[in-house]
Amino acid sequence: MRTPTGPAGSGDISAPVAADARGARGIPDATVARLPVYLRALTALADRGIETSSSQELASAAGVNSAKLRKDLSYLGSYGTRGVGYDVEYLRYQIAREIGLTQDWRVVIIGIGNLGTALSKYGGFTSRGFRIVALVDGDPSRVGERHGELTIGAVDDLPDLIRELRISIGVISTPGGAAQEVADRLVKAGVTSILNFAPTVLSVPDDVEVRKVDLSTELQILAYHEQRKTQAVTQL
Ligand SMILES: NC(=O)c1ccc[n+]([C@@H]2O[C@H](COP(=O)([O-])OP(=O)(O)OC[C@H]3O[C@@H](n4cnc5c(N)ncnc54)[C@H](O)[C@@H]3O)[C@@H](O)[C@H]2O)c1
Repeated sequence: MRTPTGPAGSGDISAPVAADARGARGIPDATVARLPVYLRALTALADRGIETSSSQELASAAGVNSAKLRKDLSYLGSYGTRGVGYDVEYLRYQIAREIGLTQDWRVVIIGIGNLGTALSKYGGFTSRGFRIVALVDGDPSRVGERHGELTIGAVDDLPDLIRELRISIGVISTPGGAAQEVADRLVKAGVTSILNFAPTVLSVPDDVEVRKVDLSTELQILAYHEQRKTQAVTQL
């Protein structure tokens, strides 16, 4: 992503929020969770050649209301330009910088089975600032297997791989029973960010960030909403 020099024009659309609510650590978690959604919407606008966007247009592309969008973006110090809207490219840069995507994050995937293989083949991470630089599996018969440009390494190689390749994020896609041991190895090797797909609650030191991905929970939430829709129809 190019690094624009600054926003077009001046003239704030919305009032600034309190200074103490700004900055990386001052942004509410709910806002941080929406930033990737705004980034995706802005990327879609940029791909269509759109250079400026009103808050309504951007909010509708992101699926939120425009007051919430303006409030969220005000945490980044971005207020748009009255009568013009937001500079799409500059806002993309601001959001990417805020969520740390202007630098290349290097990722290792541990457990190259069905899921690990699918993740390793997905090409969409690179354009979002994540580069899968190493694959590791606990099965010795898998070590040395080629996956595109990468070769599966052994679990014992993890500390060297993490140091030499400057890896900062570990993705765990092993069976649940192996996940804690893998997390311990990652932490011992200095990794402080883990994305866990295994159905295991990991125990890690306080300075280690763990995000858990659980598709069944997402499906259960959909099922809940689906059930409510059905109930509403039958009550009519
Ligand atoms: N979160 C989700 O939504 C979601 C969705 C699908 C699967 N999963 C989970 O993802 C994990 C992987 O699923 P899968 O279908 O790819 O399984 P899989 O059996 O195909 O692959 C697991 C891989 O992990 C490797 N492994 C086992 N122990 C290891 C260890 N100690 N160190 C390193 N590698 C080790 C195995 O050799 C194998 O290659 C499972 O825990 C599954 O429950 C989660």
